[in-house]
Amino acid sequence: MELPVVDFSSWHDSQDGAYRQRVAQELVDACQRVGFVRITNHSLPEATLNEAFGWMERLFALPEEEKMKAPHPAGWAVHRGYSWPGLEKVSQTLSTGNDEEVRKKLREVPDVKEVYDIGSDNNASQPNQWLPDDILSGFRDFITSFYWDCDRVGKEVLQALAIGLNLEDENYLSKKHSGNDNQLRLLHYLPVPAQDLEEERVSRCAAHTDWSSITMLFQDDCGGLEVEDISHPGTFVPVPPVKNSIIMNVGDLLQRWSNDRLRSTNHRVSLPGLSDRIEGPGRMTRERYSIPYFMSPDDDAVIECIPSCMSEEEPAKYEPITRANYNKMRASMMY
Ligand SMILES: O=C(O)CCC(=O)C(=O)O
Ligand SMILES: [Fe+2]
Repeated sequence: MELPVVDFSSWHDSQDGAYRQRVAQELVDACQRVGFVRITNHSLPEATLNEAFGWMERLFALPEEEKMKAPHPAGWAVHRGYSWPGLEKVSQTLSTGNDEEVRKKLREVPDVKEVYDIGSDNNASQPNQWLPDDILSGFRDFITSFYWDCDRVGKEVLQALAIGLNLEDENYLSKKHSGNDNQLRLLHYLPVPAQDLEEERVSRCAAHTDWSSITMLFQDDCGGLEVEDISHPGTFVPVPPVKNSIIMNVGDLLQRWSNDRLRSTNHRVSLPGLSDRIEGPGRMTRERYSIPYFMSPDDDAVIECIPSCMSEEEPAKYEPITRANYNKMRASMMY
């Protein structure tokens, strides 16, 4: 499986309808075949991305007690703030009724990463957990503007998807996203003995699909992301990092929205891609930083089959559902 590449250069300022249609078609083809695509020449400046990685390195380098001044609230309802290593466990498990036992079992193989989650300050149900500003002065301002930069790029991608899906309104998807329900994650995977990962005593991020409409991922040069080849289930293919490109993937909600035409593909993070990323006699993996940005429709947005994705032969498979109810169904096993 080759990861498809879509070149977005001049997407946002081109007046050439045929050109836009071609890019949009390539994007939709990739989302149907693979569910993952590398977007190059997008409109997020290199300097902005470098700055984002710089801030996250400074954030995670803070002493534990400082980071704990913005802790992730207990429980699963609020998804903001700092999560220390082992707190979060990504999984595909849905609630069974015996949640405590399932939770304990899932944590026998801890995820060795720390996370800082950020959303929109306009989202009252998901209050941001900011550090006191004197701890990392400037962080909040930069990250807030980065959040909205990412939202802008994400909406360009949603527009391209709408055009590629032959929707009359190119804002059909993006207008259900005010931007206030997106989520920005700063992820720091700690160094760990490669052998512990190989023998599955610990994990970095276990195989999962994302929930939202689309995810855009920025990664450092360490590697480790692997994507399932949907034509060979069970086979995971490394997606090596390419500086400044965005890895975009379809989430479960967009798969449902598109009547399963666009695919939400399993992915995971394990060993770094190259052996030079494993160091010393203890074979420690290098640390890794990544930034996923999840685009999510608004709470009350009703997700019902995209008109161009159904026909008489292919009727809508799913009932309409609000985004809030969809998330409720998915969230209860995370914390
Ligand atoms: O760190 C990565 O490269 C991927 C993380 C991821 O898949 C997620 O947070 O959903
Ligand atoms: Fe993911």
